[in-house]
Amino acid sequence: MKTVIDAHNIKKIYNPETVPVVAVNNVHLHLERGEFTALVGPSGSGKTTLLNLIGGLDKPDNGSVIINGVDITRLSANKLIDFRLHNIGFVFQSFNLIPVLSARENVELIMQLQHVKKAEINVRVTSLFRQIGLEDKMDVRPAQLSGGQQQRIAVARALASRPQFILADEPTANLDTKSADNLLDIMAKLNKEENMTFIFSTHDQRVIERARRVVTLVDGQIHTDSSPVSVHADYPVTA
Ligand SMILES: Nc1ncnc2c1ncn2[C@@H]1O[C@H](COP(=O)(O)OP(=O)(O)OP(=O)(O)O)[C@@H](O)[C@H]1O
Repeated sequence: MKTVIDAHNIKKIYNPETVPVVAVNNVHLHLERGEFTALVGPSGSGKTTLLNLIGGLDKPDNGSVIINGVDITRLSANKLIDFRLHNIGFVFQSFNLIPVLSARENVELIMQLQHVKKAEINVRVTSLFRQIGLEDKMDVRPAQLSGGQQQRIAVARALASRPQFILADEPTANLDTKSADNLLDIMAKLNKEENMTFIFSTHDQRVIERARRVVTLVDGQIHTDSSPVSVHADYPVTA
């Protein structure tokens, strides 16, 4: 097995000078390639903060985050931007597509930033839209798409960069049940068929049930790290 994420003893304190909030408290988290892991816990338990630290969107006050063998906490701001571009795919609760670009252009943009050749971009875009089942929506702008369709485009965009892993913060929070199921089907298929590694935060019990590993945070610390069955038994997940 190949280690993709190795977060070691990470800590994040907001407002250290005024009213300190310890959002993530000495967390160790290790993910192998091909994992399909849900991060759960009550509101304010530190899920978004932990994902932001793992994704290099924020820096820990202590500890290291090693992605594919690189300690990203030691990279300069510019190197970190470049590292994220090539190694980490992001999916956010609010989709974050660029409204003035078509669905296709949203997916192409990241490959253009990576200087992928035009012919290769075309091949990848066609394949990605087939994978998310939206070949007929390539030239449509985000506003003309449903939330579920927008989130599938966001998954295609995350995949387009050929990342080490995809990090999704509450990807189904703004989706109806059917769209959430559909998104999970696509993520699970990518995980199974392409061994793509996913870590996603969620409050949604049905999403939790589809994870193969569930990590529960309470007060910024890992409370349980187990299969969904034992988590159901000792931790009632609430929205
Ligand atoms: N920018 C910030 N400045 C100060 N405190 C913050 C900031 N962001 C988060 N916090 C605090 O850090 C703690 C963890 O927040 P975080 O958003 O990581 O939790 P969460 O588990 O993702 O919550 P939710 O499920 O509601 O999204 C909370 O106490 C929160 O109030």
